[in-house]
Amino acid sequence: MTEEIRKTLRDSAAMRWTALLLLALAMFCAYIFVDILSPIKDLMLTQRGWDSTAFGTMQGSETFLNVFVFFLIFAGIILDKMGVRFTAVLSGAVMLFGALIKYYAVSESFIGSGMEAWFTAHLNYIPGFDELGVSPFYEGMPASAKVAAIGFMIFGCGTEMGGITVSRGIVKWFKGREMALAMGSEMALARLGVATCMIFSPFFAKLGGSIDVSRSVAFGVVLLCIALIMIIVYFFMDKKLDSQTHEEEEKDDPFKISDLGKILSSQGFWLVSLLCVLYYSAIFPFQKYAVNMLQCNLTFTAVPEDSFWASSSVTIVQYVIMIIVAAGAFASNFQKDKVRRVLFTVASVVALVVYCYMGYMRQSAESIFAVFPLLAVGITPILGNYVDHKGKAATMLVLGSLLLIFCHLTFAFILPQFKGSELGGVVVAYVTILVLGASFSLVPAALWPSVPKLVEPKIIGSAYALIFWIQNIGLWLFPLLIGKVLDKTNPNVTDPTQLNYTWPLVMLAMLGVAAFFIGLYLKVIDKRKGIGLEEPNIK
Ligand SMILES: NCCCC[C@H](N)C(=O)NCC(=O)O
Repeated sequence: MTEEIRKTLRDSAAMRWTALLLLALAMFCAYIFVDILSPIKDLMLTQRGWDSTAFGTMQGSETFLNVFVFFLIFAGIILDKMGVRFTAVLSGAVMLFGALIKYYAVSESFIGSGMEAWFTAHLNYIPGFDELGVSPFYEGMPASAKVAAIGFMIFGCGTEMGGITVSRGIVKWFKGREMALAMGSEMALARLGVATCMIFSPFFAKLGGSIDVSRSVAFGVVLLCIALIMIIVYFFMDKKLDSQTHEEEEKDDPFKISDLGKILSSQGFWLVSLLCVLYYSAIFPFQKYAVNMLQCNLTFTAVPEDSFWASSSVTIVQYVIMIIVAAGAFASNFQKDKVRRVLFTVASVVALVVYCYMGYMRQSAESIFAVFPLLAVGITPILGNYVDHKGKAATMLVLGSLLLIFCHLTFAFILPQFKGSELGGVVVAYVTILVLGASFSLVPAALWPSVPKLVEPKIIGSAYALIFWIQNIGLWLFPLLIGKVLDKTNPNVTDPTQLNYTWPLVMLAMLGVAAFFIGLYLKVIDKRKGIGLEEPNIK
């Protein structure tokens, strides 16, 4: 009887996993919006006149306020002062607000409006930022790209604040329980969000045979409304939990400026942060161009509009098969029985083959690239489990960086050799994307759980905020640089599907090389200082 009275919401597995599902689904929607324009870069040029520089500047703007106005640091302070549920609702509302502005910028009603005229004439020079060479706008940038960038900056504040808040929320509900698994599952769902975006953004832009890029953004906005509703439901669950535990919100890890000194004096912290910014700069910014890169390097035969493969229902079926791939791979992680585990894996692999075949038949770059996060959904929890029980995190970081170099160099030099060979090109693309997906499982699974080994437990929240901030510098800079390098190296190309991506890809491979050497150095430092990165988390 006494036992029953003491039970709180988080003691019930169903309740704590429901809380996780609400937060994870909200992040799933956020990750969809992050890349909502990425698979339709070509349409942004033909429909809104955004060249690669405008596209890249807009894409990089997501992290601008986080980096240059230090919003991420403020977000950490807000989270510490106001707690998980308030900050979660705030981040959901901020994301939605920013998304609405972005929607208006790319909508038909913006064209010819007074606002378009105003933004065409203004915001070409930002005092201070221009002098430092970090302005989010430039002379000649299309007005729609400027306003979309403003919306995306606001959205970016919400999404990064959401990222920190969700991690803290997971700790609150899962501390002492299945915490690593919960974090891995949340990340897996976020990866599925990226795949969803790759398939549905072009689907909505081209729905019904007419092209309207704002439909893709509207799809993202609707999802963010749903995300906000889920966060509000979470708010009430979280409040109920606090009333049961008679606890105030957990504020055991408040951010203090003095903590920064302790964190910044840790050599291990710097190495991990550098590796993080280098590695993620070669992944997230690449995601924003990958579909266009495939359009430019693969030879597609136009599928007739009235053919079976061009129909909307095939897109939906392909998406359902994608969910089967992801669910099968994810579920296989939890099967204790070996036979069942093998069955789930085989089902997932078969579904993946069917998915890939459909992508090839549809001659669709976006559905080819959508396999990228699928492997991560399946293997991130396995790798997380491996780090928990066997260790080898630093080795995994080195290996992940090596795979990254291999993939970007393959995209740069080997894939273009297959131009003209339809099947050959698609096979090389699928294999390289899947290997890149494996790299994208290795590094996050090893990197994030290594942070607690570098700093004292009480400053871990601040350490994560700082790593995110350093990471955001790269996420701001590299979409912009890729766009600029593309424009510079393709001066007379007007067809958005005929760009040469060699130099941007070499640049990303170089980031991998730098990450690789830092990973090797980290291994040396780990051994010398006994940080324990190669040790299992659970002994
Ligand atoms: N704003 C979209 C990117 C989120 C980046 C975030 N700071 C992060 O690193 N998340 C971890 C991950 O592996 O997705």
